[in-house]
Amino acid sequence: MMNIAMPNSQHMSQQQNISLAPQGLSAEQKALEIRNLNLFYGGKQALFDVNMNIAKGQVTAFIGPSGCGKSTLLRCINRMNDLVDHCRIEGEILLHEQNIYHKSVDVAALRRRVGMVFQRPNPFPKTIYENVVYGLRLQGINDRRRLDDAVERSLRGAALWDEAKDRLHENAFGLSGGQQQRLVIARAIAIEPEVLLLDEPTSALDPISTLVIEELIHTLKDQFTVVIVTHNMQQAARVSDNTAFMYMGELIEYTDTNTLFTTPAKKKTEDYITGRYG
Ligand SMILES: Nc1ncnc2c1ncn2[C@@H]1O[C@H](COP(=O)(O)OP(=O)(O)OP(=O)(O)O)[C@@H](O)[C@H]1O
Repeated sequence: MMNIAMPNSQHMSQQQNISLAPQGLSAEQKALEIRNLNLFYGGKQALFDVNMNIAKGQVTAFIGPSGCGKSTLLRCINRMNDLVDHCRIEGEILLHEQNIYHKSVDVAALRRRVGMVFQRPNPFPKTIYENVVYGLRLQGINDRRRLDDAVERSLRGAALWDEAKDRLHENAFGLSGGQQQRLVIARAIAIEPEVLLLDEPTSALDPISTLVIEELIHTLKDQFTVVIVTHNMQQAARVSDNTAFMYMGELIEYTDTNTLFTTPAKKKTEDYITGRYG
């Protein structure tokens, strides 16, 4: 077997205390339920009958070979695929028991509840301060004190406060790539979403910045439900509580991270984690 770095012992014991597999969570333990989800890009089907529950206040990782549909599935959770021409979706995704694909859903409001961070840091050409308060200003919040509080809370939450507190009014492009990615996370958490989607958030970063973001992900789950797409199996093993392995648009295996990496039930999963393909 490939040597997969496992979470630390405290994290492991927390996992062993999870009495329910992700498939069997109670209503209170579930943040999201994906039901019979099929997705088509034009005539090409990219997701096949995906069913899964995503646990509240935990980190769930999507892994699998390139093109298996990880990012497509992640983008369904805040309806980013609505922006793709010829994309058609069947099935349901329930966020706290409400179908986000119901015609009455306000997509802008949904994206405030389900924030997203992309592969490449994408700060706006504004100051650090204005980046963090961007979403709050869009909501019409301009009270200085409230914004100041949100900036400190969000930058602390994104482990960037100490490095940024003396340069809040400088341009965000003066930050390093890793700092910019933490700034983007601060911008996402400033509006207090329920779910945070991270699409390969460290793939453009150096190893030290990657480690800082991985440590940050551990603390984010105290407040948010986190779903992460990663190419990196060691990263999934380090940061997540539950892991979903996908292959050619299908969800092959989904269980707690420790089990998936040590005793996978399916041969395809084992082949992938032992490096036989991918
Ligand atoms: N906008 C799009 N239009 C058409 N096909 C798409 C689009 N986006 C993705 N696809 C196709 O859907 C399939 C799944 O792609 P997706 O990007 O979700 O996979 P992935 O597992 O995230 O891959 P990677 O790890 O390489 O990012 C692929 O065959 C891809 O070519």
